[in-house]
Amino acid sequence: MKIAIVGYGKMGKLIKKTIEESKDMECVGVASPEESKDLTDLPSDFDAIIDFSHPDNLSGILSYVEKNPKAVVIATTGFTEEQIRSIEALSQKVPVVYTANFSLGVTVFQQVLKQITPILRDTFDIEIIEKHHRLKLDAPSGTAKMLLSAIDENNEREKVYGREGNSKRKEEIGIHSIRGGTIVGEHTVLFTGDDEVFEITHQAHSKQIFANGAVVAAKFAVKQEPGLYDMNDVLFGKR
Ligand SMILES: NC(=O)C1=CN([C@@H]2O[C@H](COP(=O)(O)OP(=O)(O)OC[C@H]3O[C@@H](n4cnc5c(N)ncnc54)[C@H](OP(=O)(O)O)[C@@H]3O)[C@@H](O)[C@H]2O)C=CC1
Ligand SMILES: O=C(O)C1=N[C@H](C(=O)O)C[C@H](O)C1
Repeated sequence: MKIAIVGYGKMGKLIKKTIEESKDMECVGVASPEESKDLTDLPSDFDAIIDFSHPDNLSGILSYVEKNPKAVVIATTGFTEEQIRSIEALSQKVPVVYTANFSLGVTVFQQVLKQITPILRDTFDIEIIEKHHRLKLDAPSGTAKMLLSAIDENNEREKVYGREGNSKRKEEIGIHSIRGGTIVGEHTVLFTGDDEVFEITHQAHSKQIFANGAVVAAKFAVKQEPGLYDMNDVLFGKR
């Protein structure tokens, strides 16, 4: 299987290495702003695009795929609502796997939240805490937003980003972002009741888990009909 990579930062480089070390994959090239290369500069005989870059690169991916249909794996975070709608529109033409976190742990974390939140939400307060390395551009993390969607599927709760001088109200979910050093990625959902606390934490100890997941997602995507898929579809089958 042949892959074109978009973005040649920390993750783009790791994806390239992971593909080069695999027996059944090949990288046809990297579209990256630092080398002034876009997808049109690469050989066109590839099967899937893997994007770990920046939201500003989305328009280039969309216009390329419009003319050259390919499976697309989108890992980039920090998109606007409008950009997310354009990813949904793209998925009507080609298979798209889009997730803010390719790890098995976070994929299962979402399922657990969907099961336990209905039991706890009326009596426990809920807060999300995410920690990442100092170089991360977006906050809150894409994963924190994804966990929030699993907790508040119908978008009923008010969201408080950070907290300044107001007490916690029952109908709020607080989201807190911490940046420092080389933390790969840590996400905690804290359920606090009267006299008891229940929390779940996922820690990424290496970026390799994301690269491995994205490669598995690309192998899945090339076999699918057009549609929008996430990591639950990739690992556990389309619901
Ligand atoms: N879904 C998942 O599992 C994961 C997702 N991510 C996400 O992937 C993305 C990349 O992460 P990472 O590799 O660590 O980030 P890096 O900052 O190391 O790399 C980002 C890449 O995007 C390019 N870029 C930055 N700003 C712009 C811009 N304004 N326009 C076009 N291109 C730009 C950079 O080019 P230049 O060097 O020239 O700035 C670089 O090639 C992030 O959104 C991150 O949140 C990360 C890990 C896991
Ligand atoms: O930028 C990162 O590094 C990461 N970004 C993703 C996110 O925004 O959730 C996934 C992971 O936590 C690492």
